[in-house]
Amino acid sequence: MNDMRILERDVSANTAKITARGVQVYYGESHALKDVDVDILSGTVTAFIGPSGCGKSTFLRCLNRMNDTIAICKVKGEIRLDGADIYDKRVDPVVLRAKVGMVFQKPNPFPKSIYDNVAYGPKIHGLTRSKTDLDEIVESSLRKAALWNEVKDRLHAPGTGLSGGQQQRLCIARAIATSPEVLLMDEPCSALDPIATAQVEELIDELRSQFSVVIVTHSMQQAARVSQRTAFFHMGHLVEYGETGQIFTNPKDPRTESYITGRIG
Ligand SMILES: Nc1ncnc2c1ncn2[C@@H]1O[C@H](COP(=O)(O)OP(=O)(O)OP(=O)(O)O)[C@@H](O)[C@H]1O
Repeated sequence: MNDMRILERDVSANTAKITARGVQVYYGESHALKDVDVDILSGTVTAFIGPSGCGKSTFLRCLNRMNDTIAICKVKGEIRLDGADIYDKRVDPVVLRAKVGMVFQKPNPFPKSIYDNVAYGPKIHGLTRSKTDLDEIVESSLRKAALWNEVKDRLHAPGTGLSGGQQQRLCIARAIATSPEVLLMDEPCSALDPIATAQVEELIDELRSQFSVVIVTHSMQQAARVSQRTAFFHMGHLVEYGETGQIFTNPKDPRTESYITGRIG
């Protein structure tokens, strides 16, 4: 792990943005997540790591109710955003997902122009009163996603015509256009080359000043580079959660140690 630049920034003063207690997830009869308790801090990048099938993406999807879209999936327990139960019957999942945005593994821009990809969310959520407002949101979201300079002269070209790395930054711009409070990223760099990966990682670090970011990653180097907190999942259990430097240099649980030293995975 010598090549990893472990960020030792103090995030201990940050407050809990999301609290999860006793979260269980079932796909039909299969018990995929077992009794997960975690506090996701504000202003912090939290990495979810662990071997394939351990439940990282399942738990990530619990945080903005994306699992609601899977018919056989049942979520039990409690997840609160700023103290409010996100599974309360009165919560509209579409509104929740504007507050807790998501970026997926494969860049998935809509078959629309670059401008319309970013404008879509603010339009459907009625966040703008005029075309000028919308133009401003599109520009500022593309700037925050570090894409503005590359696309400002072709905003009406199709989003699908961009390179993979640009498409992923477009998806990040689209997710942040609704001013979310939390950004969930499910292996956002897995389809990107090293240069695009570095750009997205740099962006993640900048974004955490405005959002809590939660990232699922298979790359321990990436977790160490971008996150301040790391959660290690194994066979549906959240085995260990703590400050990233501690998890990678001084894990408490032998399963975490085996994973980070490459003995399980
Ligand atoms: N839509 C689904 N229907 C049924 N079972 C599912 C579904 N999605 C995930 N699972 C199961 O839930 C468990 C956890 O899967 P999940 O995708 O959350 O793991 P993961 O840690 O994100 O894996 P990976 O790193 O391979 O993406 C696995 O056993 C998986 O087969």
